[in-house]
Amino acid sequence: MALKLMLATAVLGGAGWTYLGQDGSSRPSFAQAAAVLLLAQVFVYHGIWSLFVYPFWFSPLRHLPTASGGHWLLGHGKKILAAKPAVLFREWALNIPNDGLIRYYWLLNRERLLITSPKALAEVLVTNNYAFQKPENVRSMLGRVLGYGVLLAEGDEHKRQRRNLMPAFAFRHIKDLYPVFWDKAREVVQAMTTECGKLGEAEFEAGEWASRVTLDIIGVAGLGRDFHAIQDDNSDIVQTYKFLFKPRPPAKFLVFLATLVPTWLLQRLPLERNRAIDGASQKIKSVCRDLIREKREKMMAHKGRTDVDILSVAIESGQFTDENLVDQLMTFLAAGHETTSTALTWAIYELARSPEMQTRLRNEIREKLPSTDDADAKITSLDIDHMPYLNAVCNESLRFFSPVPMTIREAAHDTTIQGVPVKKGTRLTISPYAVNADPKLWGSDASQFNPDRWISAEGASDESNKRAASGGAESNYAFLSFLHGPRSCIGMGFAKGEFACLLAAWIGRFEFELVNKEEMDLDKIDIRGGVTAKPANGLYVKAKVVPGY
Ligand code: HEM
Repeated sequence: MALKLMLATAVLGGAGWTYLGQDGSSRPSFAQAAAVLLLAQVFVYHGIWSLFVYPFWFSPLRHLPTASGGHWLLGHGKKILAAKPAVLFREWALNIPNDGLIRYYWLLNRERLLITSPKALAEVLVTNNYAFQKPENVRSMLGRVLGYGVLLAEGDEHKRQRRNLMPAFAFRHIKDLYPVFWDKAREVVQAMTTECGKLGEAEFEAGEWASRVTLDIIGVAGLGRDFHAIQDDNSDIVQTYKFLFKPRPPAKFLVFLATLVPTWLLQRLPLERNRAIDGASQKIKSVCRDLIREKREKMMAHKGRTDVDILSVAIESGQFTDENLVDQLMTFLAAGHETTSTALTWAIYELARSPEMQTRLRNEIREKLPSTDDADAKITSLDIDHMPYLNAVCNESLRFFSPVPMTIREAAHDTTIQGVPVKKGTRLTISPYAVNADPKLWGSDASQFNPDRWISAEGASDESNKRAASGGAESNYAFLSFLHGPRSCIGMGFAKGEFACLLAAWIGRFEFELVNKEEMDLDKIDIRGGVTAKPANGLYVKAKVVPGY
């Protein structure tokens, strides 16, 4: 019926347009006029249907609990972009009664699902994992900076890449990296101490030092190259990542455009931002190519692998072409340094707010670990394992601040979640920031920073030890900072060891307080991010050397 009406309008309109149109060469033929009118109608009707009719009256998801207060055209997208990352997801998960799925509207009223319950998360992340993929436009946006490595591969290709990279992340290998983590932790502490000068105190932007040391660590432990970022803040690679990871408010117009225009076109628009990102990406690629060439030469000279870094393991597997290795290296460089540096920044923030926790942690560190002045001291993974409060503070920081606050997936084909039909192309939001603070999973103090939830009392039963190991949460899916399943963070063990060593070295040496006391109130901090969420204007702390260690 609708089609007949459209055809009739096109025919009549086309005839009228041709008849009434001006004489001469500019007058359209009847067929051209009818075609233009038909297309215009399709465009308008499709717009009306998908914006105002389908999501509200026909969508199979319309019976799900739905967030209220959406804009008539921009859905909840406008609010989401204006708010701190993932804050609305946490609010909705807390306040909208649901069985694991909450519906909301993205820009142009595109429906999205927020996944909230362990059961729904288990389906999306584990049992039906490959049915939910990273959307194509997200892949192309991230791919420029992160490379098309294991993080962005899908399906069988992802399985293959992950299988071949896994040996580099096996615990027996990660534990050998603790001395590297500790050496770099010592180096950064020495450099910060030097900045403190004779007075023994200085003001730092904590995130900057965190970023420099984690870049160096992924360089040495991941790729076998020391970037010397701690010593040289001006080096090309430091500056490149500084630009790429600078937290910025989302470019709202571009985000809106991305809902209408294919990403390949968006990325070719002559915008300053596009040029800068392409330039940065070329620089990183060229560093990665050099690294691969050097490493291959070294391995050929020694007739085999001499180092334990990730790159050596990947080359040894023989499963990656050089161009694919470039992508993997880009992935590890970015995914492996920005995330841990964000975790360290937030831990320092929280400890600066809580002097008692900071002192308690310092006491444990000074009792159990050698001073960072001791150049010969080595530490092992066991030394770190035997520090309950250090591990508790690290786990609680990762839970509470979740460096990656949200991620997104798209149904690759028609499927279901908890029996609810989900059509191909439907987008899902998974928010560690929301799930990690859900009182249904964590109890009534979910929204408080409490490291003790990760510690069991001395002589406690096996059952209570087990509970403390998961922070008191009963479900595996309560702690989502590294996700779960085949797409979980491959670098989790690496990150946890690195984070613990860095935090121990920093707190062992310095006492931190916030420069701006107003920031004691977390709500006063503007938080922004792309993949990770961190203080938009940096975290300025006063660091004082604590003598006697
Ligand atoms: C505190 C630090 C870290 C956090 C919170 C973190 C978090 C995450 C999360 C949430 C994902 C899943 C992203 C998604 O699928 O949407 C992920 C994936 C990944 N992470 Fe991490 N990460 C951290 C450190 C690291 C480190 C140190 C490395 C490398 C040495 C690393 C390498 C990766 C890779 C390669 C993936 C992709 C895995 C796959 O898709 O199979 N991450 N990470």
